[in-house]
Amino acid sequence: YQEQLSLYEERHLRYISALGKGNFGSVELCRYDPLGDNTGELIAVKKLQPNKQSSMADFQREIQTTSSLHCDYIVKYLGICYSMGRLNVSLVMEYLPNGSLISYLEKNRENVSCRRLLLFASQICKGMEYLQSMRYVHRDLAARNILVASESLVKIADFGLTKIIPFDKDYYRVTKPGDSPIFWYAPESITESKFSHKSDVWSFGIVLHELFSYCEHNQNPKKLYLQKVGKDMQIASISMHLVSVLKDKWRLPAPQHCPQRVHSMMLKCWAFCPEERPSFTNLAEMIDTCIQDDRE
Ligand SMILES: CC(C)(Nc1nc(-c2c[nH]c3ncc(Cl)cc23)ncc1F)C(=O)NCC(F)(F)F
Repeated sequence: YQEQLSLYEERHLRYISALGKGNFGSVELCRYDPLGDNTGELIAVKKLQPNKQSSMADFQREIQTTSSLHCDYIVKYLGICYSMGRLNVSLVMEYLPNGSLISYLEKNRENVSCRRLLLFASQICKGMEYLQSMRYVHRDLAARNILVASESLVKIADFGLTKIIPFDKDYYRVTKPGDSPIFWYAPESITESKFSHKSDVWSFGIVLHELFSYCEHNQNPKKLYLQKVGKDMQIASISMHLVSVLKDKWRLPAPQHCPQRVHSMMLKCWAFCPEERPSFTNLAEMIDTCIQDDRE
């Protein structure tokens, strides 16, 4: 059904600051202030940044995707804002003041317990379970694309690379792999540009590693992989070398102080063969069991 697109009038938008650059655009913090008295709500406004990779069609698809998602663990779509007549359109989303998971964990490391990390992992898992139920593959699941709503709630965001699995297949093949975050990619995504719910599960395993490393920059996946495969190569051979070490069963080491049962969950997500990886439903159960055990 066509989502009721709530319209934000550009003349009531007050620019406050730049939040960052996403896959296809830049996102700004604005206040929507129709009364003009600074009592309006803070919102995140994503504008299309036309470049070689992105196009209006991609952005329209991102708007369509984001507006179709209704889940507590996914950043809320609020509406759209036309500017320049109706030439330009912006995507309006809720603004989460605690920012991305990376900055939050770096800042609040000492008072985020293992149980809290497991709660965040469980919420991301449930958000991905919902996404799967809508036949979407995220394709860019990473801590940088998780937002912190509160000290006990995180949400998945940035659906710029999200694709719908065709009805007659269980994977999506990408034609033009842009600047791919290969260190979050499953092997089949690197070698065959194939993306599925199971490749999202691989990326979820990387997110688990980021969570239990508290997104520490010198423990980040890219750094750890580059140490293993060496840095003195052009990108093409790095990805082939990465796939070969993965084929030889090498995996990211457990982060410091990471419970064994969490590392074993990561290893399950990193099964070379997609079919052997757990589903997000299985993972949510495993994580909730870990949370229960932690209570005993
Ligand atoms: C490109 C952008 C802007 N980057 C950032 N957003 C926010 C940020 C902070 N609060 C936010 N509330 C809503 C939104 Cl869409 C973004 C933010 N904070 C820091 C960022 F680098 C973003 O979209 N990142 C993906 C996300 F973090 F959202 F998953």
